[in-house]
Amino acid sequence: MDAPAKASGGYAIAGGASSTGKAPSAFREAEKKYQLHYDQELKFSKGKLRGKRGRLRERPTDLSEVLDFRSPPRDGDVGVVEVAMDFPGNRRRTVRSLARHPGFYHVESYLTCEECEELAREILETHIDPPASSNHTARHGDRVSGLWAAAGRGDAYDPVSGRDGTCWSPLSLSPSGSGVLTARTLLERLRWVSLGPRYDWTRRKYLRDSPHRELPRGLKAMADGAVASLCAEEGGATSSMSTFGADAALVNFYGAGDTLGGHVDDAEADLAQPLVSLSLGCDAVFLLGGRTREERPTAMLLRSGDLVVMSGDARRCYHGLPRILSSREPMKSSRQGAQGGGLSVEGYLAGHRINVSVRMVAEPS
Ligand SMILES: O=C(O)CCC(=O)C(=O)O
Ligand SMILES: [Fe+2]
Repeated sequence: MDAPAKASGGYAIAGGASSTGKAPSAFREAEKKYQLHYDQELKFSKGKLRGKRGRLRERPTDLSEVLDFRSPPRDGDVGVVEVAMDFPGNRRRTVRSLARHPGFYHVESYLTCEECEELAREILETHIDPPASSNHTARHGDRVSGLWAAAGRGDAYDPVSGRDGTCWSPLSLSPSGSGVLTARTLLERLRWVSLGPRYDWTRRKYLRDSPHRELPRGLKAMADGAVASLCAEEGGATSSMSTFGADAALVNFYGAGDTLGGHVDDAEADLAQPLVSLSLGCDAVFLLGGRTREERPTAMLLRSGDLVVMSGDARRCYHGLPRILSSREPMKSSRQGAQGGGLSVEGYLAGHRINVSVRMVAEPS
């Protein structure tokens, strides 16, 4: 998998229109269709184009072909099958599978709004910190601890004399000027956190012997429980999911304009084991394709609390996230991020999406 791409950062979205002159793949075409684009307004005066550049305007996106499981299924070749199922904790939920994508399941509102906020709070207040690894610990080391609290206090990044062994100092103690890196900015730039064995993005493998934060028990219970229920529905012991035991998760953080390029998760030891993916915060357009980028993907809407399971054939298929549907403009939100002001989990979720994708990294015993 490629690291998620930050709208304002230096990552490139994977699978881009090739420099080899080949036509872009069907997956790439779909990514381009749903990505956030800006058009520069041109300024004319007396019929002449003036040099001064106008405002950037968000280009409208046609979402009419995005599958929304809450509306009656659109016609097409996707083949939505709907069943009501019981999950642990007295959860009776609607599960959709798609004839076009065997092994894919969508569980609508698996978590309630309150549960989403509670989980997001745990993630932001605790799970993102060392010994978990993140894009920040990879770059700045394990002193990047207590990021959420530091962002709430309005602290500045101070790797030399930060308080209590961390890299945070009150902003008032930092040299003034525009070059100060704040905890708010780092929170805005948080992209991924690895729970359970660390995922090495460069070598594309899990580092079993490095220090890490164990997969939190609540996340393990949620993923194991959801998979056990789907497995029973599929026929119990004969299902490919019957030996699943979650032991790791990648948590991705998206602001408006951020994307995750098309990829197949293939670093896990046993690809017969499913991926369990939970969405928190902003709605998003998710693309599920086939075994190659040439197959046209299905675009679907994922909302906060929705759970997706990719098992069987779908486990080996391309997928990605070209669009977060946030009402906040990315440029505005990163500027707000650098300025201070109120910080709440509810507010964070209103402008961001968190995805927790729980998996089994070990070989089944
Ligand atoms: O954000 C998502 O919904 C997808 C995440 C994903 O594909 C991954 O973490 O491997
Ligand atoms: Fe993935």
